[in-house]
Amino acid sequence: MKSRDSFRSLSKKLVTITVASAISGLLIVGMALSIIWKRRMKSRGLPSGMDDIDLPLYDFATVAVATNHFSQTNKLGAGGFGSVYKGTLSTGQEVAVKRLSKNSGQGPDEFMNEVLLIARLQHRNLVGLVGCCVEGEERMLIYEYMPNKSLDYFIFDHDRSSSLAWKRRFDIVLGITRGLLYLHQDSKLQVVHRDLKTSNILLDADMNPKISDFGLARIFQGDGTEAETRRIVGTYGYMSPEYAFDGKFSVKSDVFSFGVLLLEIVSGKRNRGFQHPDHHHTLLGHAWMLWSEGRATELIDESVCASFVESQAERCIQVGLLCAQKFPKDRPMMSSVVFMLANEGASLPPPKEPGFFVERSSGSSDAYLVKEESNTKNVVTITLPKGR
Ligand SMILES: Nc1ncnc2c1ncn2[C@@H]1O[C@H](COP(=O)(O)OP(=O)(O)OP(=O)(O)O)[C@@H](O)[C@H]1O
Repeated sequence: MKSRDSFRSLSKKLVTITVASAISGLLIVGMALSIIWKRRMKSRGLPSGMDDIDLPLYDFATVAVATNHFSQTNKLGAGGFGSVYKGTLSTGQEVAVKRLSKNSGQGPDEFMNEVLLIARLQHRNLVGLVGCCVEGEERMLIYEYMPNKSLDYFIFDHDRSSSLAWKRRFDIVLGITRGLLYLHQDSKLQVVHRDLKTSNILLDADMNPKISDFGLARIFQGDGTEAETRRIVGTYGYMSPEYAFDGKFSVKSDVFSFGVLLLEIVSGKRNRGFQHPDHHHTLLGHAWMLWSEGRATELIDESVCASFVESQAERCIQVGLLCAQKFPKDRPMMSSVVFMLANEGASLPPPKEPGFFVERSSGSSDAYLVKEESNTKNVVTITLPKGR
């Protein structure tokens, strides 16, 4: 009996020793990796504090292999900040690599500081940052890959829009509001997106919306501090009047863009380039006119005519119009937007006239815009005159 007991206690001791040594082994490996990581960061002259963030730093060669050397077949598209490539990491994880244009005007420190801010933002309705790459002049952001492309791919296409029935659209709207609320109020930082639009809403495998490009407008700041406040990066059709004309931005300028986005989702029509046989209003002007005449439901996309819930769709239109009002002070905060959309019983105020009621004719010049650099995607960088 005694010998069996001592055998049991001996084997217990052995198990304890084995588990303890396994744990300490893991700890040692972890510490060694952390030291290697810190040394690597130091050798690249990156800012201190980075070691607190769990964001992998990839070297150029690894990203090149993952994207098949940035081949055309891997290219997902190009935007205002550079090209995006599909990649597969050695772990098998699929990623989207955003290779920023060389003229970002930022040193590695500034870039990393901005990336660290983005890395701190984590929400199920924001596209997750998997890592980054900073080497020589290369600046790359590595995101989770979103297999269902972006919202514009569905809602503005005659055939594909029918696959987005009303419930799915409404869920997408709610997801976007939650992501934006997080950026504006709920995260530790207050982030103004500055380029919210349908092509920046990506869709995951289950069609959940993920806001992308948040923080990129901050990263891509041009080359001088003076220009920073006067350089406006945005997209026609979504920019609020105060941002487009005076370079003033706040959470309320994002709310304006969200209003446009909401009306586009409900109507299946683009604000920019909207045409109607009877008038020259933008989609915003058209929606406001219909709402004022009690005909708001005429705005609803015919692709959802069999599936929409009238009270929800009308509520979306009214909230969209409240968000797109001309003056920032009249627009609701995102917390109110979430409340108004989620509560059927909440009474909504009547919206005032929206900003950009009438389409600017394409050839017209605007006294405020002295320099306008367009690229392929209607993204504009405007430099306002000094003294504005
Ligand atoms: N994480 C991602 N997963 C899958 N595709 C992506 C991802 N990020 C971007 N893309 C795709 O890459 C293309 C370019 O995206 P990018 O965000 O650079 O430009 P954009 O949103 O079209 O234009 P802009 O620069 O005006 O915002 C788009 O077709 C987009 O759908």
